[in-house]
Amino acid sequence: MRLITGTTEFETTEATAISLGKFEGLHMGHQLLVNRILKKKEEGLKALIFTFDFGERSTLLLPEERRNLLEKWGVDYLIECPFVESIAHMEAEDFVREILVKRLHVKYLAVGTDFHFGHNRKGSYRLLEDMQKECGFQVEVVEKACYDGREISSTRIRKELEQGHMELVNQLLGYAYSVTGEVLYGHQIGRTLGLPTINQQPGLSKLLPPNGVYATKTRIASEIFEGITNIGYKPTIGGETRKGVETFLFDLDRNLYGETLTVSFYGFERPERKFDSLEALKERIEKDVAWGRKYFGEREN
Ligand SMILES: Cc1cc2nc3c(=O)[nH]c(=O)nc-3n(C[C@H](O)[C@H](O)[C@H](O)COP(=O)(O)O)c2cc1C
Ligand SMILES: Nc1ncnc2c1ncn2[C@@H]1O[C@H](COP(=O)(O)OP(=O)(O)O)[C@@H](O)[C@H]1O
Repeated sequence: MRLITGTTEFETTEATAISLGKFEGLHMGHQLLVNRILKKKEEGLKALIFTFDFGERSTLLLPEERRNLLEKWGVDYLIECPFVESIAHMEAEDFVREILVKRLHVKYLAVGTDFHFGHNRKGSYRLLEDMQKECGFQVEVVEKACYDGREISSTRIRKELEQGHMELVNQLLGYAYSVTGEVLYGHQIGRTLGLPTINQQPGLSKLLPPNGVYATKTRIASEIFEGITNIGYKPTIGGETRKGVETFLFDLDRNLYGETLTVSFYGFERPERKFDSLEALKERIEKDVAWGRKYFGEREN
């Protein structure tokens, strides 16, 4: 995938199938759009995602994660266009002619029903429909994807994430909510409790579910390991100023320091608490382990 970021000077040499939008979370609804443009690769078009970079400070996906997913799905170009005045103030029609047609050679556009663009957000799918013949592209308007009778949106997903409803979050996303980070050194108390734990700190703008214990799967190279993860500040030990993600893998004994691993969240068990002693904490974590094994055992996934 070709990534074009941090510049408004972009163009393609090939004809393209484009989808535009914020794509916050790349959820099931977004995936309908992405799939439309990927389908057009069969007709020789390059699949291009055009998104504005607003420098968001709390996101479901970090820029790096979004890039990785789009690349994995087969997108050819990702444009992360800085939201600067020269672009933000373009009239919608000019944006279509100057950018989509002249610079990106658009032949096919997939947009959602609520997509708006251009100065004062005046452009909508209707304008694109009106211009398609003259400009030589085809527009497809894609209805919002629904789950349980309600539209899927990043706002809905954020609300569910805030409540730790990971099963639902994962259904709405169409993939498991994950955190990626290097394995850091902790206090090295874990191993003395017989529970070595991977310590990670995701990027500061990554949204996390509530502090507490979750059933998780961790990818190490091409293998997946089940485990349980605590999100929080380890109040029993104290002294942590930054929220951490800490995982015990059920069936592994391996030095993982320095590796970059991805932990995916499934079920929520309990909130993080302060225990009176390390012994009490250890007893509780042993129960957490039993809960985690049962969680995956019952689901066979
Ligand atoms: C499944 C799990 C649950 C945890 N729950 C809590 C908790 O409720 N309260 C707390 O203070 N620490 C909790 N911890 C963090 C422990 O304090 C920490 O793993 C242990 O002290 C080892 O820390 P270290 O990796 O820095 O050596 C939990 C850790 C795990 C893996
Ligand atoms: N089953 C396991 N789950 C998690 N980490 C493991 C496991 N087996 C070995 N390790 C290793 O042990 C380290 C954690 O040991 P721990 O005593 O908790 O130290 P730290 O406080 O530095 O995290 C991990 O970073 C990893 O390299």
